[in-house]
Amino acid sequence: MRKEDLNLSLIVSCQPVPDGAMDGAIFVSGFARSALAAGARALRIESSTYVAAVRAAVDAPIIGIVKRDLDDSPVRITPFVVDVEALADAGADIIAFDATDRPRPATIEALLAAIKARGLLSMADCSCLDDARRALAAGVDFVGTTMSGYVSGPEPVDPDIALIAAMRQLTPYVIAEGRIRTPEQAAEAVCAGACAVVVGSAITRTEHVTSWFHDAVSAAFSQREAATLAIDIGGTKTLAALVRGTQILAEATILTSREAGPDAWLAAMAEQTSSWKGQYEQVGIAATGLIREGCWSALNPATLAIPDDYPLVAQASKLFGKPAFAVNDAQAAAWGEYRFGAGNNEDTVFLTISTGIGGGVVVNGRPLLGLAGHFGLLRAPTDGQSPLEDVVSGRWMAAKATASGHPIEAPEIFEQARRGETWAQAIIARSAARVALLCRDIQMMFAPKRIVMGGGIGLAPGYLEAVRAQLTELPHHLAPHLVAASLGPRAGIIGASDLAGRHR
Ligand SMILES: CC(=O)N[C@H](C=O)[C@@H](O)[C@H](O)[C@H](O)COP(=O)(O)O
Repeated sequence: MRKEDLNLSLIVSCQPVPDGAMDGAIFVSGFARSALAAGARALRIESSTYVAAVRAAVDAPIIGIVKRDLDDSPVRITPFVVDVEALADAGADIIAFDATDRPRPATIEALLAAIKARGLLSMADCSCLDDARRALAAGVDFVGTTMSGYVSGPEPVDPDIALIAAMRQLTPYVIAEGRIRTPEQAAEAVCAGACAVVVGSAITRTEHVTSWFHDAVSAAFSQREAATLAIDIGGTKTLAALVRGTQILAEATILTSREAGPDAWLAAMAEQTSSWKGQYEQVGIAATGLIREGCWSALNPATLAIPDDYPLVAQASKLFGKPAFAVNDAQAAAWGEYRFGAGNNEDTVFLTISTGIGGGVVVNGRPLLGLAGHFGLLRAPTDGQSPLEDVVSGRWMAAKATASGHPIEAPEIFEQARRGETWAQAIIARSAARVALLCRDIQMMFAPKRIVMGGGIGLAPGYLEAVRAQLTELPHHLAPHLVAASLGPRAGIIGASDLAGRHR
């Protein structure tokens, strides 16, 4: 074989991670055959055993090496003349050896003499231009950049393209090798003058390649899951939390000073959370009322008197110095339950039944925003005039109880019903019947996989069952699947935080 006749072009180094899962003749031969089938012209194989195994399977040129860890020399690649002999016996065409200027058991001249005596070609694995000069002077056929970056200091990340170009000034027989991980780098090596390019880890060290992807994916996840300042502005109190994923890292609650207005509410939050500054990358706001294109308006001024079209997102971004996203509180909770709670990442309609009624819809992996899901404002089936929440909610229950001579709040009504009070049971049953009708209509409109029920009334013992009981008559394919919310009062915070991360 004459070096002038060889067109090595792409050489694949098949050296599995020692003692790794792919360390075996069957894998090495498999990698070698796949590489040749896909266009590689030659192989670089470690150990006489693997050279023999691959020789039996392919005709392509093989560069053989033996790797050893010696106590008295840092030279690892083919340090002994007996290694040359074993590789030649196994069927190598080219024998590569460490050509660095370090203490070594056999001289470069001795190794070269043994290689030539067997009629084979030689490759000097160099760390620098001087190594190449000496090896060429001794009569080596090819010089490689193999050892660049591996004789001192930390291992570089990129291939040594400059060394390829410098070696090319000495000889046309330069083989680029070491840390060539992408097709672009391989092409760059050719442009720098290499007659052939060796690619190893990027093709045949599955463990290494997987760890590169793993590191990149992990870093992207940490970036994506950077903490969020989440704020849930309600009619009576505002909850703020530092959230990562579903994890609440810190939390603070302040009463919403109803008369103060949105500037003051935000300022109070900024003051309350000032010690968290620097710990979050974005702000997610869940708020009662209507939010459209970052602007906030009241739908029911009795809950919170928000001026029309208050620029909530713009103000929050300015105040907290981070990108902000805002969404209605029930829509935020719907998203939280969909992603991390009872919605199970399938089409979900969330209903919160408490002092009022709120809701949110998630279809095809997207939350419906703006006005969508404000089910409490649908017309009541009773008179077609009042909002539905006025004939269903905790407020309505308490008013009914008072009218029947029992001036108590909703939780107490549930307690009385449990004790067998028929008047209390009747109030709950009427509310539940109206919510059942709503669920039936929701099923017709969105056909969600689940309707997730939350809120103080929705989750009160027996209420969900009472709603379900009203739906048993429906044919199977029309019946909604009702489930209890699972994230509790923090669903809004968690949902707003996740949505803020997605809208950055
Ligand atoms: C320095 C040393 O011992 N290099 C060895 C030489 O055979 C191998 O470990 C490398 O995998 C080979 O050079 C190919 O390089 P890369 O796997 O970076 O494509």
